[in-house]
Amino acid sequence: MADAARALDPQAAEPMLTIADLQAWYGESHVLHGVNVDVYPGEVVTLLGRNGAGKSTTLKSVMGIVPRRQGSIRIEGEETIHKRPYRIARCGVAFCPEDRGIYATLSVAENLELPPQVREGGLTTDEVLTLFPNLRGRLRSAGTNLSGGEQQMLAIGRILRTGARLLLLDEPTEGLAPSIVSQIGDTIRSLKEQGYTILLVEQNVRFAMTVADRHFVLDQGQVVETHDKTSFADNFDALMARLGV
Ligand SMILES: Nc1ncnc2c1ncn2[C@@H]1O[C@H](COP(=O)(O)OP(=O)(O)OP(=O)(O)O)[C@@H](O)[C@H]1O
Repeated sequence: MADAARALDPQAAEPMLTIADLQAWYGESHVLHGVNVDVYPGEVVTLLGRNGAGKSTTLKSVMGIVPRRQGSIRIEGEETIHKRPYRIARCGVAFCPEDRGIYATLSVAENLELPPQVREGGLTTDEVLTLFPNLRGRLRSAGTNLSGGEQQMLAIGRILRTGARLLLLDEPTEGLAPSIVSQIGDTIRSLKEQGYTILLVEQNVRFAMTVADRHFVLDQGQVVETHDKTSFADNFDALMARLGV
C-alpha cells in the first residue's frame, strides 16, 4: 500500500503510474516478461535487481524508447503503451538516463535550456540554480568539464525545467563519491516534499533505503519482491544476498 502517498494527498486513490504485464524486446531478445509496478503521486519508488534484470528497460519502456513493448503503461490513468516518446513527455514524464546525456559541445546553460517545456509549472533556470548552487558559477563551462556529481545535478535540473511531475531516474548515484551521493539523496527528498513522483533505478541498496517509500525487486525481467520501508528493513540481509551486494 502506498501509505506515504495517501498521507501526502488523501485524495490520491489513483496511481500516477501503473505498469501492468509489461513485456519488452530488443530485436529477438525478450527481456521483460510481465512487469507489474505501480507508483502513487508523491511517492519515491525504486527498482532494484542484479545487472541485466531489466530495471533500465522498465524505465525506458515508460518513456517509450524501447523499440518493442507490449502490455499496459498508464500515466494518471491514460494508456501510453502505443504513444511516441514526445507524446509521453507531454503526459508530464521525464527520463534522466544512466549516462546523464550531457552534451559535450554545449555549455551548462545551453544543456539546461535544451529540453522543451512540456507542461506548465517547470522550474525556471534560476530555480534550478537555487536547488543546485554548484552549477551557478559553471554556467559557461562545457557540460563535460563538470564533475560527475555536477553532471548528475545538471541532468536532474534539466528535466525539472520541463514541467514533468513524474521523474524517471536511472542510477543517479552511480560512480559518485559518498558526499555527493548524500547530496543527491537530499535532492530526491526535497523533490518528494515538493510533490514530485519519482521512479528510480538503483544499485546502491543502502542509498535506496534512505530515499524510497517502496521497492520493487526485479529478476530476469519480472518483479519478484515488493517491499515497503518496514519489510525492506526487516529483510535487509536476505535482500542484499539476492541482489549480490
Ligand atoms: N540496447 C540493447 N540491445 C540489446 N539488448 C539490450 C539492450 N539494452 C539492454 N539489453 C539487455 O536487456 C537485458 C536487460 O537490461 P537492462 O539494462 O534493462 O538491465 P538492468 O537491470 O538495468 O541492468 P544494468 O544495471 O546492468 O543496466 C540485459 O540482458 C541486457 O543485456
